[in-house]
Amino acid sequence: MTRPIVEVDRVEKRFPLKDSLIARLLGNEEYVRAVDGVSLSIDPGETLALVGESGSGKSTLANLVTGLHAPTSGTIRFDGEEVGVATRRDPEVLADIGMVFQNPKGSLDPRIDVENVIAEPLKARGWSRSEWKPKVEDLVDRVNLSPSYLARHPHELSGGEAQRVAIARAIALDPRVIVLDEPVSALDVSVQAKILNLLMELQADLDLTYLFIAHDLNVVEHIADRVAVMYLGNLMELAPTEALFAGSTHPYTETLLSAIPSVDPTREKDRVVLGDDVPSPVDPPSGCVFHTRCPLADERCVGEVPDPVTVGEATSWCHYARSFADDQTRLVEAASDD
Ligand SMILES: Nc1ncnc2c1ncn2[C@@H]1O[C@H](COP(=O)(O)OP(=O)(O)OP(=O)(O)O)[C@@H](O)[C@H]1O
Repeated sequence: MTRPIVEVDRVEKRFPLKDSLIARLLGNEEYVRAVDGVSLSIDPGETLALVGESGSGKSTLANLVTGLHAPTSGTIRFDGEEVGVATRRDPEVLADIGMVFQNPKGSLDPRIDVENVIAEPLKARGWSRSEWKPKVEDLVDRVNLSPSYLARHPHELSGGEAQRVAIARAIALDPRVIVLDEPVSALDVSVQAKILNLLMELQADLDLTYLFIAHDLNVVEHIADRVAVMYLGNLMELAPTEALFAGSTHPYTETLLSAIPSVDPTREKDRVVLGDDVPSPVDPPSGCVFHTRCPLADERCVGEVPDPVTVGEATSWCHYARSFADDQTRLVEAASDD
């Protein structure tokens, strides 16, 4: 069995709401529970997608994996080694994980040309000009940009071109894992497909592992091997992409799937619309955190935190995952009764 390259074990991340000394002394300091006890692992060469609404904790979880945040509790292991405070600053560990962000232009320094943007991480590691120059030329070629782009500045690039540059920079130090935080959300649909294809090509050529964050499921269908669905800092469902699209095991996943516009009439789903009343992560609901919006919730969901349930290849944090997987029509009926 292959050992996972990333292991997230019962990780919590809480941010203090206000830095009030009095609240702290009185012991009633309030916290945002951004990530609330998540466990998952990523295998080498795999693409794991993290999806969920805004504020569900996706970026915080990604920042925990890259070491930008330290967990409040729980552990993160990279290639079997716990990513602790010391290793988090270790240049070797940092070089193993690359990052690509949503807004490509915003993530590139506007004052420097593409050649120097891509060379930045290499220079920071002490590469001389004669060492980094050929490497940068190879990187621009790898992301399918011609050498003429090297002299351009970020404002002279389209969104897709800027994202190619950001990807070239992210792979400069030959990382093993890349965290892609909404890498195509800011791009036109036709450009999105090209960037996704490029990412898949690079993954195959360079043996990369991806943690791919997206707020909707549409984008991840073709790139992800597995999908982790998050809601209010908790995992709702974790399943192979194909299995998830063939039939989800959690009412929350189903609402996300039903929101995808489909060009395939056999995939047409009745849209399940939830109210906007997402509870506060400062005081999340008891039991299943999704119960306040779930059209199928009952007393058990209010009172008991669901244990993970295995349904086929999926793991689901829903008391009724098995019966839900068998019959999702009840959700549509219950939602339209509301
Ligand atoms: N540094 C911080 N300090 C305080 N609260 C934070 C901090 N970072 C994130 N949060 C809160 O943690 C929760 C999870 O945020 P996070 O950005 O991880 O969600 P997300 O799913 O990535 O959302 P989005 O899709 O909008 O980026 C939110 O309630 C957010 O306001």
